[in-house]
Amino acid sequence: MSVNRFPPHFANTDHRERCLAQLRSKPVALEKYIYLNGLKGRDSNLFYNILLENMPEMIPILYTPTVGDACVNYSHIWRRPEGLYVSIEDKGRIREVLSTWSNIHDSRIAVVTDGSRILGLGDLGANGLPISIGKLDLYIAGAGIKPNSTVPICLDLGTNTQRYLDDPLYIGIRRPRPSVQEMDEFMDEFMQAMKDVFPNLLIQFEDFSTDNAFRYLDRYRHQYRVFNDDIQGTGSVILSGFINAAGLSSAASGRSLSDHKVLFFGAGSAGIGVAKQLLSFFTMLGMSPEEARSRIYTVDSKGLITADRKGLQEHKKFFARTDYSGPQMTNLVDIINYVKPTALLGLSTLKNAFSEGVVKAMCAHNERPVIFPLSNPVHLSEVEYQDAIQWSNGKVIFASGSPYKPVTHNGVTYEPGQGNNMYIFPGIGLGSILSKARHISDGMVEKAAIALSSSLDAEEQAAQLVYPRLTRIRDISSKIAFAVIRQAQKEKLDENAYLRTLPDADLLGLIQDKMWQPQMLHLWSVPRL
Ligand SMILES: O=C([O-])CC(=O)C(=O)O
Ligand SMILES: [Mg+2]
Repeated sequence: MSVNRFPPHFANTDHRERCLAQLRSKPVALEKYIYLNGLKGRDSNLFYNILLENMPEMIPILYTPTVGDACVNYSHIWRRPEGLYVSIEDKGRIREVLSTWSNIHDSRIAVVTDGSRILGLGDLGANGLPISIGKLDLYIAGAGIKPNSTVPICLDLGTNTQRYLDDPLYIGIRRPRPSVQEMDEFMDEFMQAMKDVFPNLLIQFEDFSTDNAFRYLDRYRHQYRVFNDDIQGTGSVILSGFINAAGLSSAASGRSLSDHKVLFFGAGSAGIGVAKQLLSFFTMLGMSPEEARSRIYTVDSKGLITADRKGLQEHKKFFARTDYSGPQMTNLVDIINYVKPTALLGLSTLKNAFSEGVVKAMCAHNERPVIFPLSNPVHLSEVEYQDAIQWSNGKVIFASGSPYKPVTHNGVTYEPGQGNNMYIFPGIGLGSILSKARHISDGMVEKAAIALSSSLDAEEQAAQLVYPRLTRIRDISSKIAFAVIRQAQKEKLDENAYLRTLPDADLLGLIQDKMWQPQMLHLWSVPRL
């Protein structure tokens, strides 16, 4: 008799409920992550089925914030190989290493990190793989990409984090990160090898340190099918939320949309990427590029970024102010009182940087201030939702990078937005894959943002949300993919000529039909042994 015989009446129970009960019994978020990861290994159909049915509960475990804990501790919770590692020692034979992947023929999308800036958690080295896995789970759940067409990749290039180098269980190579030249040589070989081995693949760069994020996006975006989630994905999702937030704020104040001014607190890859994307909010209103740029102010750890500052990093120069030349302004409340922004966006990873004084200063200048603390994971958020609601007396228009729960204040319940690139990258990826776009253009990213901002249904608009509800992510992703495909066609970047022949309704139908659905075989027809 087989020891694998199912209990005879097992099929009369709903195994999904059993899994959820086990999940909910774990008191610690990281244990929930480990449980779900094990479930995925045992039965991926079941795992994705449960994920699709319970997104608001499961996404914060598989993705930010808990995926951050998983990364920090990955060397200690590691159980089985679940992605592709390419090491700096593989230089010269990267093609061979990539060729070991089992599903080369089916592969359509890779998320590639070098672990050097995971969320706001810094250099986690080879522990960064779970971020690639988490992003790909969202592709699968949110855009119906087939699980076996996803390739999570972590580049193991060393780490400058001493506690990992000293950790006997650390799974990465024990060396400091390479010089710029060594890394460039590695990346050039890696990108070419990716194209040779996976000719149909879209690459999403994830959580590279700021300078490298910009450098490699510029270096490869016109040569390969690649985009950077932290620069373009975050930029696009915030543009989208800002379009809706600015509308709500202007409706309350009676001020015109063209009166908006945005203050960015944090000027890393995400901060500057978002700021550049927000330019199109203003140019869409008919402003010149120069006028649009004048609506944006940036602040880093040294204060308001001005053009006369010595040794300013290259990526900070674009928004450096030329119209302020007084003493260096460092205090955020002083900066707010000087700029009088309508919106304050945080991408600083400085917990609680938006103090009561900051929120109140924003309220002094605005009927309904837009405040987006976007740093991830949640423990690095610039302000907690509860505090923002209380200090603004419910007036704030809020979106954070990681999830918050609704808050009740003076008998009214307020719902936060989650301005996370998870709303956008699945749709950009799906649209790019289906259209076989050669490159991901700025136009495609912008159209994705507009599609997201206009995807709110009547109930979501009535609730004054800035983003749609996550439970509708597949519907939203299909609309984003549609907009991305049409823009790729307009720019003649698409290689799938068939899609050009389809009327809009048929194209939308095709996108929805292509979405993968988990099968439920194990649940409904348990083998009687
Ligand atoms: O992963 C997330 O939640 C958003 C993101 O890309 C980051 O913070 O780097
Ligand atoms: Mg990221």
